[in-house]
Amino acid sequence: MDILLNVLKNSKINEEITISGSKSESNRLLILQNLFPEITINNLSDSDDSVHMQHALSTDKEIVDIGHAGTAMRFLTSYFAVKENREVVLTGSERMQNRPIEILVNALKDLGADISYEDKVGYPPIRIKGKKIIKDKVAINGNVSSQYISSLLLIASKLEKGLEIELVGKITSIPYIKMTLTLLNQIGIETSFEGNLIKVLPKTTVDKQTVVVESDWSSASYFYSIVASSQIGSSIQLSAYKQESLQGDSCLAEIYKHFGVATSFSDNSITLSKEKVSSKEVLEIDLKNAPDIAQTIAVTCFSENIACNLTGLHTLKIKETDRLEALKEELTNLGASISVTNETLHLEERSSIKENIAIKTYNDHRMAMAFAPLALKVPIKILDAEVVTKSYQKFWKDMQQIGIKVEEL
Ligand SMILES: O=C(O)C1=C[C@@H](OP(=O)(O)O)[C@@H](O)[C@H](O)C1
Ligand SMILES: C=C(OP(=O)(O)O)C(=O)O
Repeated sequence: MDILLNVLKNSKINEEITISGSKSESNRLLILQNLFPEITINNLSDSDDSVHMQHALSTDKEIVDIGHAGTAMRFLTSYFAVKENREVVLTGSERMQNRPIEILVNALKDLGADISYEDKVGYPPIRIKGKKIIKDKVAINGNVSSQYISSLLLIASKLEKGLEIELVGKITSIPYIKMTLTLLNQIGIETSFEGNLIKVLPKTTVDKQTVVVESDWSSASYFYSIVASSQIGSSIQLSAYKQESLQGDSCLAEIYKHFGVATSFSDNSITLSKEKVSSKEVLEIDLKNAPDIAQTIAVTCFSENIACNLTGLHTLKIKETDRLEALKEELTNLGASISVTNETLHLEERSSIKENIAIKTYNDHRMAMAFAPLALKVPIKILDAEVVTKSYQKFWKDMQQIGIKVEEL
C-alpha cells in the first residue's frame, strides 16, 4: 500500500493518543512468562514482533518463522537451546536471514548448546536441538548487538548454577541490557552488573504476580517529531508512560528540548508541548544507547532545518535495513546534503524540501514512521506504508487523528 500524506492547514494540534506496550519489554516478558508461568502481563504490545513471539512460544511445529522480529530471533535462540526434547529450525524473513547471529550462537555453543546453520554460516535459519546446559560461565562480544546478551540473560536463572557473562570489548545499547536485568529483578531474580561482568543467580519459581508493560517510547518518537514541527502552543498527550522508565529511548524528553518540545509527566501520561522555536545550534549526539530513534531525529533535523552530527550509529547497518544508507538515499531525494559513514550521520542545513517525493521504506517500519511527520511541511508519499505494523499497528490511524490526511494511492 502506497500512500500520500498531506495536511490541509497546519493548525494547532491538541490530541490524546494511547500507544501500545513496549515491544522490547513485551518480548522479554513473553519469554519470562514461558519460563515462569506465575507471571501475568498487562498492556502487552500488539506489534507484529510480539505476535510472532507469542506464536513461536506456542507452536509445536519444527519450523518456527519469526518474520522481521530481531528480538524474537535472538531471544528464542537461547530459549530453544535449553528446551530439552524439542528440536526447531528457527528462521525469519529474507532480511532476518542476513542479520548476524554468530556471536550468540558461538556463546551458546561454548556453554554446550547444539546449534547448526541450515544455510549460510553465521545467519538464520539455524537448527537448534534443545538440551540441558551444565556450564555457568561464558564470554561474549558486546559491541554488535545487546540482544545477544539479553537473550542469554533471559534464560540464565533457569540454568542449574545460574550464569556469569563476561562482556568483551565496548558495550552497545546498554539500556536494553539494563532493561532485561531490571525485569529479572522485578520478578524476583537476583543479578549483578559490575564492570564487564554480569551475574544471574538460579531460580526455579517466582511469586505469582502481574507485570505492567509501559507503552513504547520508540513509538512516541514520531509524536516528538510532529510536535517539533507544529505551531507553538500545540500539544499531544501520550499514554501510558512513567518518569522512571526501563526504556532508554525515554531520553527523547531531553533530546527534543533542542527542538523546543517540552515534556511533562502526570500520573500515567506524558504531554509534549511546543513551547518555543527550535534551537538553530548544530545538534551533536551519540546514539549508541538509543539507536532506534536515530531515523526520527535525522528527519526532524531536516524538517526543522537544523544541522546535525549523529554518532554511535554502528548498529544501524544490521537492523531491518541498512538504516544509514536508507536515510542518505531518501533525505537526498528530498533535497538534503547528508553524508554517512559506518557509524555516523552528518546533515547540513537545507535550502528547501522537495514536494511529493516517494519515500522507499526498505521493509523497515521506522523508515515509514520517521518520514511521516514531514507531511506537516510538504505533501509526501510513503511506499509500502503497511510496514509500520512491525512495531505500531495503528500508526496511520493515529496520524489521521492528529490531522495528517492519509490517502491511498
Ligand atoms: O533488546 C531490545 O529489545 C532491542 C535492542 C536494540 O538492538 P541492538 O542491541 O541490536 O542495538 C534495539 O535496536 C532493538 O530495537 C530492540
Ligand atoms: C531494530 C529494531 O528491532 P529488532 O532488532 O528487534 O528487529 C527496531 O525496532 O528498530
